[in-house]
Parts: sequence; C-alpha cells; structure tokens
Amino acid sequence: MQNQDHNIVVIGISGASASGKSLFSQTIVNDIRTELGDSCIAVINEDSYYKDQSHITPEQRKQTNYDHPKSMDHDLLVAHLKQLKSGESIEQPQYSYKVNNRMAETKTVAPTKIIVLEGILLFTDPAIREQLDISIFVDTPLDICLARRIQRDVKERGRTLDSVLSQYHNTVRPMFLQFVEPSKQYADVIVPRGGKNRIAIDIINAKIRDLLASN
Ligand SMILES: Nc1ncnc2c1ncn2[C@@H]1O[C@H](COP(=O)(O)OP(=O)(O)O)[C@@H](O)[C@H]1O
Ligand SMILES: Nc1ccn([C@@H]2O[C@H](COP(=O)(O)O)[C@@H](O)[C@H]2O)c(=O)n1
Repeated sequence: MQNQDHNIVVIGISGASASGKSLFSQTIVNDIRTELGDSCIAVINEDSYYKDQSHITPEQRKQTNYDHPKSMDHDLLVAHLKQLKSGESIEQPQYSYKVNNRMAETKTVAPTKIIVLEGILLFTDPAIREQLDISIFVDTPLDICLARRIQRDVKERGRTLDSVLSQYHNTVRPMFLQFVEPSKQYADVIVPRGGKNRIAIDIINAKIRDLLASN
C-alpha cells in the first residue's frame, strides 16, 4: 500500500534468516547515498524490536523461539514508523544476540526521506504491511541460508555449531515454513540472488526515485 499522504518512502525487505536481506539493503542504501547524500536514508532492523526479556534468566532466553511473530514488539515498531512519518525522531532499541536481549542504551534515529526496514517477520503483520510503499522478498534457497547462518552465527553472534543446528531444526526452519515463506505472497517484488542481483537493485532504485518525485 502506498503512503501518498506522507513524505517518507518506506521500503520493506524480508526473506529467510541469512537470505541476504542486509547485503541487499546496504547495496540500495549505498547507491541512494551516492546519488542523494548521506542523510536521506536510514535502515531499521526488525531485530531491534525483539521483545525485552529482562524478566527471564539468560538460560531461559536461550530457549525463546525468535522466529515466531510473538517474539517481536511490532506495536513499538509500527509506533516508531508513524513517529518518523510525522517528522519526529525515535529512540530505537539496540539488540544483543550474545545476551539475547535489548541493551540499556537506545539509538536516536532522525526522520529521513527514505526508510529501509528489514526483517524476517515484517510481512506477517498487516499493521506493518500497511506502512510499506515497496515490499521486497529476498528469495534464497534454504540450504544456502543455513550454510551462511552457521558461518555468521559462530563468527559474529557467539554461537556454537551445535546450538545453530539445533535452533535451526527446532524453530528457524519450522517457523520459516509456517510464517515467513507464506508471507512472500505480500511482496511486490521477489528477488533471487539478493545483493548480487544488479538489475533488481537498479529497478528498485528507479522506483524509489519515482516515489520521491511524486511525494
Ligand atoms: N548474494 C549473496 N551472495 C553471496 N553471499 C551473500 C549474498 N548475500 C549475502 N551474502 C552473505 O551471507 C551472509 C548473510 O547475509 P545477510 O545479508 O547478513 O543476511 P540476512 O540479513 O538476510 O540475515 C553474509 O555473510 C553475507 O555477506
Ligand atoms: N536472540 C536472538 C534473536 C534472533 N535470533 C535469530 O535471528 C534471526 C533473524 O535475524 P537475521 O539477521 O538472520 O534475519 C532469526 O532467524 C532468529 O532465529 C537469534 O538466533 N537469537
């Protein structure tokens, strides 16, 4: 749905974990910044909006199903999108995968002409879909996602190979099949090869410029 009454263009980028959403978003952001300047675009990661888990122990947090929509504070995310659209800054929560919780500090995000929102569960929620001007699904085979996720989670998120594999079998894959895959139907564009798909990126950049011109 297009937010014609607002001046901000919001692009939603979804897909499986490790499908290449961040690389795809970053490629769009770099192109737009080169053309229109640094301050015109911001990225918001859905992961920042995992629910606060300070009330449970670190051991209990390891058992949370982080791939189910109920793990997300989408109400806060929608409220923040509305604030940005009305010209207000937000205090975005910061997330740590190492402690599986929000951190005490927040990050101030000022309103920008373009917002790129990325995350696995965005299109499962009608209230978020309503905020998006362009919806993109990065479509990558699950075996490739798993191989990338093992490398990333061990190197960057403080996980062991065993923990990545058991989480994958218990929650990541089943929740992908139950929630993420079916939400692909809400995408305007389905992109194979993610951040390496130059034609898709050029088409999306052209659409962003088009929306900016018509706002
Ligand atoms: N099209 C691609 N080809 C090869 N490697 C990629 C591609 N897209 C992403 N990657 C790599 O895969 C890993 C996960 O990608 P990332 O963009 O962080 O995924 P996501 O944000 O969907 O979880 C990163 O190491 C990234 O560099
Ligand atoms: N404490 C957490 C929170 C999330 N995850 C996993 O992150 C994935 C989503 O992030 P991507 O960057 O991969 O899109 C999701 O599949 C969760 O399983 C986690 O492991 N721990």
